Amino acid sequence: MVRRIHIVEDDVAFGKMLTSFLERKGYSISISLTGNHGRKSVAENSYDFLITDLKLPDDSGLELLEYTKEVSPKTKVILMTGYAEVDTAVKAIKKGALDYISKPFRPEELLMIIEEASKNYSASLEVDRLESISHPPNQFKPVSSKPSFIVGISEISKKFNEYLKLVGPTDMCVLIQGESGTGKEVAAKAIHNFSSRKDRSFVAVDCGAIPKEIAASEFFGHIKGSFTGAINDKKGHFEAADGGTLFLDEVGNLSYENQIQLLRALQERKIKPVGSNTEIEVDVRIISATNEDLLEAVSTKTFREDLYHRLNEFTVHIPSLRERKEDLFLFIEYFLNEANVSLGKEVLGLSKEVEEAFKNYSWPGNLRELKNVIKRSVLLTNSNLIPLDVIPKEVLFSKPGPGPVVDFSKESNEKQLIINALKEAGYNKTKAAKLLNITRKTLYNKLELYNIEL
Ligand SMILES: Nc1ncnc2c1ncn2[C@@H]1O[C@H](COP(=O)(O)OP(=O)(O)OP(=O)(O)O)[C@@H](O)[C@H]1O
Repeated sequence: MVRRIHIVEDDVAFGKMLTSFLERKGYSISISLTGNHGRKSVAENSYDFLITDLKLPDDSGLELLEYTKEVSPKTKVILMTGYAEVDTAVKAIKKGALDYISKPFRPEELLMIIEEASKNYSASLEVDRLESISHPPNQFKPVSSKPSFIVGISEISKKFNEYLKLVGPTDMCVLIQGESGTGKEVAAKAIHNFSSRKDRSFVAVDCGAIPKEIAASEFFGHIKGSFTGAINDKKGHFEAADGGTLFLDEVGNLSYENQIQLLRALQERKIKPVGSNTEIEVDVRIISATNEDLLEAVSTKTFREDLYHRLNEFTVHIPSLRERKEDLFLFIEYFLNEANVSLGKEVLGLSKEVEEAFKNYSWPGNLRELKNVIKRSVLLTNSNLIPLDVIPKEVLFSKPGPGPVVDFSKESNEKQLIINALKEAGYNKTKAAKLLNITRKTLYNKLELYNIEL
C-alpha cells in the first residue's frame, strides 16, 4: 500500500526537494505552504504522515500537531525544527509527535524515521488483525519489538533497578515518573517481567492519544451497534490485559470524565462494555506513567486526587540521562550495536570529538534522543568511527548540561518504598521488613532516619 504523506513547509524550494525525493522512494506526497491550508488538508484526508515545519507563517507546528491529533489521530506527525528549537520539539514529542528532525537535514534521515515508523505501523496492524481489530495502531504499542532492559552501572540506576525488582512481584499499582524518553515504558515492562503475571499480556496504552469521546470504548470495549461505527463487538484494553498488566502511559492526559470511569473500574475490578448491561470481572495490574507533576495537577483539580492515590501505591522516579551520565557509554554501546544490526552496518564507535560532544550535551530527550541520534549517525557514517559532521547541530553546540541533580534522591524513593511496604503489611513491621527484604533492625534504623512515625 502506498503511504500518503502531507508536507507543510513555507520554503517552496525545500518542500519541492523533499517531495521529489520521497516520491522517488514510492510515497504519495502532497504539500501545503501554510498552516491554514495544512489544517484543511489534514481534516479532509487521512494521511499516514504529516511532516510540518515548527514555524509556519500563519500557525505553529505545535498547534497543527494538536489539531491533527484531534481530527486524524492515526496520522503520525514529524516536526522539522531549527536547531535552537529543540526544547519545543521535545514538548512536541510529549504532545504525541512521532519524532522531530533538526534542519538542515539530509532527506535520507527523514526517510529513515518514516520507514522505521511504517515498520512499526505494519507490525501493529498485524497485531490488530490478530486481536480482531481491537486496538487502533497509534494507541496500542506491540511490545514484542521492545529491546531488552539495560540496568546501567551508576548508583542511581542500580537503586532504581532494585525498586523495580522489589515492587515487581507485588500486585501494587505503580506510578512511574520521569522525563520524556527516559524509559518509562521499558521500566513498566521490566516490572511486569518481575511479576507472576509475566506470561500473561502486557498491554500498553498511550492515554494522550485517545480522544476522550472514544476512551470508554477503548478501555472497556463495546458491543456491536452501541453507537454509529460500532460495527463489531470489541474488547477493550482491560479485557485484553486480563490476568496481566495494563500500562497507562501519559495518564495525566486523561479527561476528568475518563478519570472517573477508570477509578470506578479499579475500585470495582469490573467493567461494563459500552452498550452492554453485563459486567465483566477483570484481574488487571495497573502501572501508569507520567512526565508531568501529577500532584500539581491534583492541586489544580485537573487530576482526581482519589485516582492519584489509587494509581500511586508505589512511585518510581526514573532518572534522566543527565542524572546518570556514568551510564552514557553503556547506552551508546547498546544503541550503536542495535543500529548496526538494523541498518546492516559495522560502525565500531564514536570519534574522540563526538565522544566529547556527547558527554557535554544535556540530552533533553533522554534515551530516546540518544538512540535516534546514534541511529541517524550510524546511517550516515561510512568509516569505522562516527565523525563530527554527521552529528546534529544541537548536540555539537550545546552548553554543558547541569550536573547530576541531587533531587532524585535515593532517600526520597527509599522513604516512599518503606511507607508503601508498611501500608501493604498493615503496619506490621516484621511483615514490612520481609517485604523490603531487610532485617527488622534495619527497618527500625530507617524509620528513625526518615522520621517516619507510626
Ligand atoms: N533500560 C533500557 N534499556 C534499553 N533501552 C532502553 C532502556 N530504557 C529506554 N530504552 C529505549 O529508549 C527509548 C525510550 O524509552 P521509552 O519509550 O520506554 O521511554 P518513555 O519514558 O516511555 O517515553 P515517553 O515519555 O515519550 O512515553 C526506547 O526506544 C527504549 O527502547
